[in-house]
Amino acid sequence: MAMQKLLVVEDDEGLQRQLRWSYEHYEVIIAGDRQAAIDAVRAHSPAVVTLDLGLPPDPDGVTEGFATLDAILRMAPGTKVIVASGHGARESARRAIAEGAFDFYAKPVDIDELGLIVRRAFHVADLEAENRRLEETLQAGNVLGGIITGAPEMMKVARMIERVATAQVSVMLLGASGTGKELLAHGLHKASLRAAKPFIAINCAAIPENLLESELFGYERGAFTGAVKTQEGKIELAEGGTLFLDEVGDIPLPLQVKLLRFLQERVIERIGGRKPIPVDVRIVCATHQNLEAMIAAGRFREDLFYRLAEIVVRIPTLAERPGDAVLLAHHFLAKYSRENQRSFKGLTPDAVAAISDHGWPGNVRELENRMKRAVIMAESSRLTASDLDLGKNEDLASLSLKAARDAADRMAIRRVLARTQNNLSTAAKILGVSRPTLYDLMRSHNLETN
Ligand SMILES: Nc1ncnc2c1ncn2[C@@H]1O[C@H](COP(=O)(O)OP(=O)(O)OP(=O)(O)O)[C@@H](O)[C@H]1O
Repeated sequence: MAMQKLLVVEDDEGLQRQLRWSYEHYEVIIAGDRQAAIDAVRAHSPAVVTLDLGLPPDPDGVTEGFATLDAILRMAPGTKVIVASGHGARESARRAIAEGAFDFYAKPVDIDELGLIVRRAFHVADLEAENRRLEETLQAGNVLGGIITGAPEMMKVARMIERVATAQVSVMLLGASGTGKELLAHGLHKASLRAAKPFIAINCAAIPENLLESELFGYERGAFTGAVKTQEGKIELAEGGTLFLDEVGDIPLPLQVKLLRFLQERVIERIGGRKPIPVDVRIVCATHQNLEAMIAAGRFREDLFYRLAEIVVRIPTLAERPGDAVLLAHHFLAKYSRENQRSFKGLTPDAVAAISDHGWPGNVRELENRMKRAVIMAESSRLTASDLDLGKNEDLASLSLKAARDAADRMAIRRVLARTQNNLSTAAKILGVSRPTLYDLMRSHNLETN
C-alpha cells in the first residue's frame, strides 16, 4: 500500500531535517514558503499538513502563515492543517482553528507530541474518506429500487431478478429469514410489466392452516359460520399483478393440491362458490426450507415444486455479503434518524468493527431492528457498539484474528514496559518499533504510564 503523504511547511532547515526523519510511516514532503506549499498541495494532495505560521518574507509574523492556511483550505478543504503556534501565541492558534485549521502545537516542537497529533489527523482524514466512499456506494448500491448492497454476490442476485422480471416464468427465492426475500419479490414486481397492478404478499407460515385456504381463495357469503359477506382471496386481489407466497413450504398438502390446480387452469373457486373465476396473476414464492428434502419425505408435492420453481434464485445471508452489514447500518441510521427526528454524526469505529464482526443470524432484519432501537435509545452523538448491544462479551467478535492480535500486542507491551521500568526508548528497541509508534500503541491499548 502507498504511504500516506504528510506536507511539512517549515522554513527552518534544521527543523525540516529533524521532521523529515521523525515520520517513518508517512511520505514526508517539505515546503519552505507559501508558494512551495501551494505547489506541493496541488501536486501531492496530502491529507495532513503541518504549518509553521512564521514563513518568509514575514518569518517573525503570522501573515504568510495565515495566507498559506487560507490558500490550502481553499484548494483542498478536506486537508487537515496543523499549525505551529510559536512562543506562547495562543491568540494565533485560536484564530487558526477558527479559520479551519485542524489543530495546533506549541513551539519548540516536541516530536512525540506532534507525532500523536499528526496520527490523529490522518485517522480523522481516513474516517472522512471512508464515509465519503460509503455515501458514494450507497448511491451506487441502490439497486432494484430499494435494495441496498455493495456486495457482488447480491448484485448478481439483483441483476438476475431484473432479467427474469419481464419473462413469463415462475420464480422461487431461496434464503434464510430476514435476507430480503420480500423486498426482492417486490423489486421483481416493480421491474415487470405488471408494475402498475397490485403486489400482494402473504406469509403462509404466519396464518393458521385452517384459515390459509380462505385467505388465498376467498369465500362466498354463508360458506361457513361467520362468513357474513363474500370475501375475495389474495389470489383474486392480485389480479393482473404479482402474488408473493412467502414460506411456501408451510402450505399443507391438501392446499398444495388446490394451488397446483389453480396454476394449471388459471381459475379459482371461492370456498362455498360454484363458479370458476379466471385470474391472471404471476406467482413469486420464497422459502427458507429445503424443499427437495420435503419432497423426498412426502411433505411437498414435486409437481407443484416444478410449477413454482422454473427459476430458482438463492439469496446469500448477510454474513455472505462482505461490507453490506456496515453499508446497511449507515442506511438504517439515516432512515431511522430521519423518522425519529434525531441526528447522529455516524457510527464510532468500535461500532463499525462490531457490526462487521457480528455473525447476523437474523440477517438484515436483525440489523434493522438493532439500528432502530439504538437510534431511539442512544445518548451520544455517534452510535457505539454497546448502543447496538454488540458489546465486548460478543463471542464471535472476540474470536476474530484482530482481537487475538490486539490481546497479544497488549500483553507484549505490558511485559516489556514492566521489564524496562517504563523506559520508553529501551522498551521500543526491545519491541522492535520506533518510540512514536510505541507511544501510539500504548495510547490505543490504554497503557499510558502517567
Ligand atoms: N438489501 C436490503 N436493503 C435495504 N433493506 C433491506 C435489504 N434487505 C432487507 N431489507 C429490509 O430488511 C427487512 C427484512 O427483509 P424482508 O422482509 O424482505 O426479508 P425476508 O427474507 O422476506 O424475511 P422472512 O423470510 O423472515 O419474511 C425489511 O424491512 C427489508 O426492507
